[in-house]
Amino acid sequence: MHSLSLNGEFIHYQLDGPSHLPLLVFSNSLGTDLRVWDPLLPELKDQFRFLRYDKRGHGLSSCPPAPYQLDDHIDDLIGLLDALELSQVTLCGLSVGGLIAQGVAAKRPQLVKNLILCDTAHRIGPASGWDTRIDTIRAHGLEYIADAVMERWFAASFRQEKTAEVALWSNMMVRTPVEGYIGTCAAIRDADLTASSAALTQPTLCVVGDEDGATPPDLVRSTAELIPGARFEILANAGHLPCVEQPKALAALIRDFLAEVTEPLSRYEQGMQVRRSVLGNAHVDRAEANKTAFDQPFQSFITEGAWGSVWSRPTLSKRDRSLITIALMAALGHDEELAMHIRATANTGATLDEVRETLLHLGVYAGVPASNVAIRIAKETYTGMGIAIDGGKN
Ligand SMILES: O=C(O)CC1=CCC(=O)O1
Repeated sequence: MHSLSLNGEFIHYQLDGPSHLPLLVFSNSLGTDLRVWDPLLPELKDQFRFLRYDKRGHGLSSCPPAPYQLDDHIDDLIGLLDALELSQVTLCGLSVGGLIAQGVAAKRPQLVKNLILCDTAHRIGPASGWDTRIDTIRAHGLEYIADAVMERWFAASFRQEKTAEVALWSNMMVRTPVEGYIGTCAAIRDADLTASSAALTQPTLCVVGDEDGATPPDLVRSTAELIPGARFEILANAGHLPCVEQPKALAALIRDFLAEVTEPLSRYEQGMQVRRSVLGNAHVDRAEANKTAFDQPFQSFITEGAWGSVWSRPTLSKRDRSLITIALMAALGHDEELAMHIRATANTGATLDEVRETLLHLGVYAGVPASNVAIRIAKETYTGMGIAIDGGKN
């Protein structure tokens, strides 16, 4: 678990995925913590790494007394990005997280390369509604409003079919500290980003669920019309949390949008990305540091040819290519490369049992001596990696 002391509060955050991949930063909605992105992340994990955090008054972050200003939340996220030395990120905000995202993009434009605004607006009113909600929670607690909130969060069919899951999300909401929840209600009530969001320069995608009862499609459309050049999309069969209800469809929109606004990678850049994802940063950094004019053309050739062309192709997964490569290195007696590709299984997902079967298979087609040497090298390599070789099935 990681936290940073920012603006006098501890902010809990989580960074997932290999560092060579482009970064998506997420900011959560009212009454949710960073787990709200759990259903979405597996859909995007091959293309991105992720920074998630709990805003003040939510999740594991500290909870100062209410009320908060939107600027408190904005400054927390700016502090987090600065402390982690991150800039030019793609920032994805959900509901009040989308207000925070717009605020960060306006206040520190260099930090934000692209904006993804889910079920949010430049102003989420009316103020009287937030005052009523604050008074109701002060009088009766969060449980009292839970059913009404679930109706805004989730489409009718989801509520009917996924009763157990809805109960868990409701638990997350009602377990939010009351001070954190109403502190953030006050921040939403007082926020009006009309002027600053009209001046945003980042490519922006605005997404909304067709059954969103908190920030309905027309409201989100008005924000998309305000932000210069913003793209607007409606997701079918989703309420206020499409990352929970429609993670595949939302991931597809995010991928399409980022592909549209991102310069395509050169063959070399693509190769470097895949090479790092398979062999690991430490290995590639070492190879780069040892590179001289003598082997520079060869390094470019393998980066572009092997990694940027063949390993980058679809159809076979990295795990498939990993096992094929291990079989070939073993059959051809390339011991050093065999050990390197066994170490790479930590990144490709090929398991010890699968490598063992591959080397057994090798004995039939390449001969027992090749298999025998390869099994010895595999045992030495796994031991060097700190992996217990006796843990596999018999
Ligand atoms: O709780 C709701 O009604 C939904 C919501 C409004 C702002 C936010 O972040 O969530």
